[in-house]
Amino acid sequence: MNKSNKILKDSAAVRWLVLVLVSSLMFATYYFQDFFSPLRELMETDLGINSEEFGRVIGLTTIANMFGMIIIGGIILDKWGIRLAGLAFGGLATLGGIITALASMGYFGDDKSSVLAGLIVGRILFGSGLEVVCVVVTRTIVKWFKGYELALAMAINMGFGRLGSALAIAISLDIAGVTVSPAVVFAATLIGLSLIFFVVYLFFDIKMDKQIKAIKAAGQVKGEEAIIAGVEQEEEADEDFKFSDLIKLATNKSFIYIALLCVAFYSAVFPFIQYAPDLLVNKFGFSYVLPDSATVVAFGSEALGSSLVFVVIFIFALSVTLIPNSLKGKSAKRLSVLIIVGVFAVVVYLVRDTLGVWLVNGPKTASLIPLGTIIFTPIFGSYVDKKGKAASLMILGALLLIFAHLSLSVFQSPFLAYMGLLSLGIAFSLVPAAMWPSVAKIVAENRLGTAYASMFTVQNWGLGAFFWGIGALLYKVNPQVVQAISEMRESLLAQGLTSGEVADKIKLLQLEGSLPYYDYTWPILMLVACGVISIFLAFKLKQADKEQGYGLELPSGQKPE
Ligand SMILES: NCCCC[C@H](NC(=O)[C@@H](N)CCCCN)C(=O)O
Repeated sequence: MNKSNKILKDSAAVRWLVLVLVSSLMFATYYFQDFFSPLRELMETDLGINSEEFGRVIGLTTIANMFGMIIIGGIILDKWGIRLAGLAFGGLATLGGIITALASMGYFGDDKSSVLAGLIVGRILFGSGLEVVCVVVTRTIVKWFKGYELALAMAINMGFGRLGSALAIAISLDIAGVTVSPAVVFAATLIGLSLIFFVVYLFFDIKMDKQIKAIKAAGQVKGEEAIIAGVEQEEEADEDFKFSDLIKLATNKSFIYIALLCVAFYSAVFPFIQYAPDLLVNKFGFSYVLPDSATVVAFGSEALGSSLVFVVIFIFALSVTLIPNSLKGKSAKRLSVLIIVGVFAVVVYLVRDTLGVWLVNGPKTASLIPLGTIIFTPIFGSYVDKKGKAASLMILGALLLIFAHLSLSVFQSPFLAYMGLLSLGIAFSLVPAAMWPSVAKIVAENRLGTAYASMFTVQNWGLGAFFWGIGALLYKVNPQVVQAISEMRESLLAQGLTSGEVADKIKLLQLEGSLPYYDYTWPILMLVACGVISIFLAFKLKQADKEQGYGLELPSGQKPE
């Protein structure tokens, strides 16, 4: 390549800097999506928002996307381009964040209905920006990484989102303290900061576009340079949203199965994550506070032991997958696994007290689900690239999902709860790693934009229903708990206690056994149905692939004969 024809994306340092700048939007929006998760109980004790209302706040976040916002956003992105669309939808998400924060601070009124209405309006605006931001970021990564490390960049970008979710679940309650609003203000500030990072990115984007224009104007664009400089135009032509494409997709059996699988699978994962900390606290006796020796003692040594076994199994799974097969010979690999597990087991033993306290904390333990996927998704992704078996891995993922939700609903054992969380984490890595590249095999490249937009739209139908549905069912099957907590809250407030003190007192009363806990059996058992539907759809997908010959079971780049 002629040196004078080099453009910004040819510099690895600039490319990766761009990835960090735009992925910050992904980090912040995923954070904002999930930060309410550990605050479920605090919202009830601090703001009087019960589980059904909590479900409404979370569920309505997706409402605009359920009614075509992603498709509208895609069309706007095609017309306005990355810069304006990013600013518009990133700005919308930020505005939603600000309104949610102001509502939590009582800016629109202190009474429950004003707070609830403000939270809902804020979340609706945030949700309207969220998914389109995800599409804008993906398009930006394609613009900068096509011809370079595209798959890796996408996996790292997804990792930023997962890190946002994990941190949101792990630290929001610590930020909140005894009232909800500090956690909301912090989460909204993160989106604002990420929008500033996006504005910084715009300088690189403008500069590269100018370089491409100059190269073209100079008439120097030939051969390899033509491909590089023409990337943006090529992608814009490729990825334009067309309704005619939608009709073609809707008549493709394999696409229908994978789109429905996307709905069933994600409905059992993202909504579950919103309730996971509260489930662990209410059903398995985990704590909300950290460190609280009283809670740890109440939790019992059996659970502490199980949690440590959970960590060792996690490390074992990690080392088996991470140790490269290039270590020739099974015994060499086995020995390395043994050494790693042995060393970690000793470390785990030495830090058992701290670790034990962390692993009996609901939010911290639940945050391990998205955290684990940061490591596992790229590993499974590279397995799918090299060995194929995508449809079979989706069947396996759905099976693990069923095991996870059964062990978290019908059984009461903390050990099974840890195993359930582990298998949910593996399923949450396995299915996305196999699903998204499979879409690219089923759908022609020039219809991929339309395919993702329509899949995200139907996915949001499921998410909206289950975000709200879990909370609503929890409310329905626990009338006596709702009443007892609400009466206690009213009476403590009447005694002059602050909302923070009320929250603390209610927690204490639950620990002492004077106030009941929520029963999560039915709301989580309902998710087992999603797992069963997922397995059925994954089988149908495998069958359809045999008929239609997309090669989902083959390694990347290999076509069926
Ligand atoms: N290239 C497509 C990657 C999709 C990743 C996938 N994201 C979604 O499905 C979004 N529609 C949902 C965003 C909700 C954020 N909590 C993922 O697995 O995250």
